[in-house]
Amino acid sequence: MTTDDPAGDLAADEPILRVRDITVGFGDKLILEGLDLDVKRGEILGFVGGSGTGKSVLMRTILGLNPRRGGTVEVFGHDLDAIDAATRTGIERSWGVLFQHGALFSSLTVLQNIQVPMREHMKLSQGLMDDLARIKLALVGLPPDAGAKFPSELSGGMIKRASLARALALDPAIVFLDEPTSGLDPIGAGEFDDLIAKLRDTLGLTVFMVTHDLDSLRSVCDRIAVLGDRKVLVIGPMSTMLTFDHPWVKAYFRGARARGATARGN
Ligand SMILES: Nc1ncnc2c1ncn2[C@@H]1O[C@H](COP(=O)(O)OP(=O)(O)OP(=O)(O)O)[C@@H](O)[C@H]1O
Repeated sequence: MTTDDPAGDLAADEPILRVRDITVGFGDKLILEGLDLDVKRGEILGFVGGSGTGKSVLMRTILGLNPRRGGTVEVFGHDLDAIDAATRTGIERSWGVLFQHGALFSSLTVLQNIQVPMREHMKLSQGLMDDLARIKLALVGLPPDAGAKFPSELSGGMIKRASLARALALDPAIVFLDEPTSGLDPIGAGEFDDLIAKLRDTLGLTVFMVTHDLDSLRSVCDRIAVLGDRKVLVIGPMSTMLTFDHPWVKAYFRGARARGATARGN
């Protein structure tokens, strides 16, 4: 694996992330069972499902933060169970994560937060890290003076952007976003969606996005995967969701809220 482009060894049509037969449980409660999922290079995949179905659990399992009882996770063509520590570190450098509530360190400024992954994975001078962090700040549309602020001094939308800047700190090939627009007003959410689409288009990012936001699913996601009954019920573009015959999928994509989103012009 090259460090410059960890996905470089993959054929263009091979999934950048391949999850097979994943089973995860806590105690006697099974959350995921025999789940398969592919994420294609350069796509924005929206991952939806009812509350508590296991969307965050799957994301954390892919990242190796939850134990699994079975199945395999391949990232950039590498089975995570069959790689040495150096390859694992290379892969971890190539994914960025935005956790559900931002998860910035409250005692660090925004610039210092963005530099946390740089300190962990690279040996750079403080001056260079400052320059790089300022570039990430601009990339996510935050003003330069936001860099010296602490998380408690930021609005919800700014926290999301700062968290995204930190997720982008190491120029990842894929980012995992857990409900990035939750808590934002519709305008802020729309602007964040536009930012994600712009980053995908300009940086060639692959995006795995857990979301409940129908507007996001309609406006930026190339494909949508629906989690239900402990596995992926259906995966495809919005047109597939609109014709899929399953009670939850029908209620979600063709119910009253969906019709409201359509009426708003999305
Ligand atoms: N570490 C854990 N130990 C025990 N149970 C857990 C753990 N992590 C998650 N769970 C349980 O797994 C289930 C799925 O949780 P998860 O957070 O993945 O749901 P979700 O689909 O992301 O929900 P939401 O949309 O509400 O955020 C829940 O019942 C949760 O309580």
